[in-house]
Amino acid sequence: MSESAVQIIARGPRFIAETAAEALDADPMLEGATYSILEEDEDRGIWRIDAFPTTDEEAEGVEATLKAHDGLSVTVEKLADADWLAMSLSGLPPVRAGRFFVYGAHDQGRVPRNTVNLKIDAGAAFGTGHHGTTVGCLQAFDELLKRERFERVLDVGCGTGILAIAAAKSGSKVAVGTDIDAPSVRIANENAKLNMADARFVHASGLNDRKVRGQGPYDLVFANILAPPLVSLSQDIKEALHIGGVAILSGLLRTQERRVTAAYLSRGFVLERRIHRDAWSALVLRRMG
Ligand SMILES: C[S@@+](CC[C@H](N)C(=O)[O-])C[C@H]1O[C@@H](n2cnc3c(N)ncnc32)[C@H](O)[C@@H]1O
Repeated sequence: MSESAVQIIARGPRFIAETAAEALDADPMLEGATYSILEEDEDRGIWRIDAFPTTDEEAEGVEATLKAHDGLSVTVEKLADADWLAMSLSGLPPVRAGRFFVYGAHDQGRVPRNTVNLKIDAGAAFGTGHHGTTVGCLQAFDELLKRERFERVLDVGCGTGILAIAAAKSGSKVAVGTDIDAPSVRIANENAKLNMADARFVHASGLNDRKVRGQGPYDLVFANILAPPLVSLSQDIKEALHIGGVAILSGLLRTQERRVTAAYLSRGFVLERRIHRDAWSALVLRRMG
C-alpha cells in the first residue's frame, strides 16, 4: 500500500479525457484502479478525471497513462490520512434523483417531505449518490417505479447499500445486496439500520452465494460495477432474474455500452433505456426469454 494516499487529477477537453479513461480501462495492470470522469466546466468544455490509486504501482501507472495524453493537465495531490475519502466528500450537497433524495448528516435539517429520503454519509464505501453511475441507477429505478412494482430486488456491488436501501424504502419486500468488499457490506448493513430499511447485505463474490440465490429469483437486479464484470456476470444476472425481470446496469462508460449491451442481448434481454450522466451510462435491460 502507499505510504500516503494520493488523488490524481487530470483536466482537458472531453475527447482527450475520454480517450485517457479508455486507456486506463484497457491497461490490465490498472484493472483495480478507481476513477471518475465528469464535465467540470460546461462553458469552457473542460472534463476532469479524478483517480484514487491504492498502491504506489497503481499511482505510477495512472499518472503515466494520463500524462501520455497531450492536452490533459495532470496533477498529483497528497491526501492527509486514511480518512481522506470521508474528508473529501464531507459537506457534499444532497442529491435528488427522481423521487430519491440522498443526503448526509450535515443536511439533516434540509430533508423534503415528499421524497424517499436516503441518509448516506461519505466513508470508506462507494455510493454517496454523487457519482453519475449511482444517480443513473436511481433515475432509471424511479422511472420504472412509475408503472411497475418490484417485490424482490438484488443489488450486486452494493457499496454503501444505497440502491438496495432505495428499493426497501420504496416498497420492495425483499432487498438483498452483495459485495466482494467486506467493509462495504458492514457499512451497508449499518446504513440499512440508520435508514430503518429492511435490506440485508451479504459478503460474497458474485451471485452464486446460497444467501443471495436463496432469495431469488428477483424482479430487479442492480449491478453498478465495472464493464468487464458486467459482461462476465451476464449469465448469472440472467439466471437471478424472473423472465420479464429487469437489470439496471451501470459502472460503464458510454464508450463501453456496445460491449456490455451485446453480452445481454445475446442472452435474450432487450434494451429498454439508456441514461447518460457525464461520461457514464446506465442501461435498463429486460429479460425476455
Ligand atoms: C461503483 S461501486 C457501486 C456502489 C453502489 N451500488 C452505488 O451504486 O453507488 C461498485 C461496488 O461493486 C463492488 N464489486 C466489484 N466487482 C464486484 C463483483 N464481481 N461482485 C460483487 N461486488 C463487486 C465493489 O467492491 C464496489 O463496492
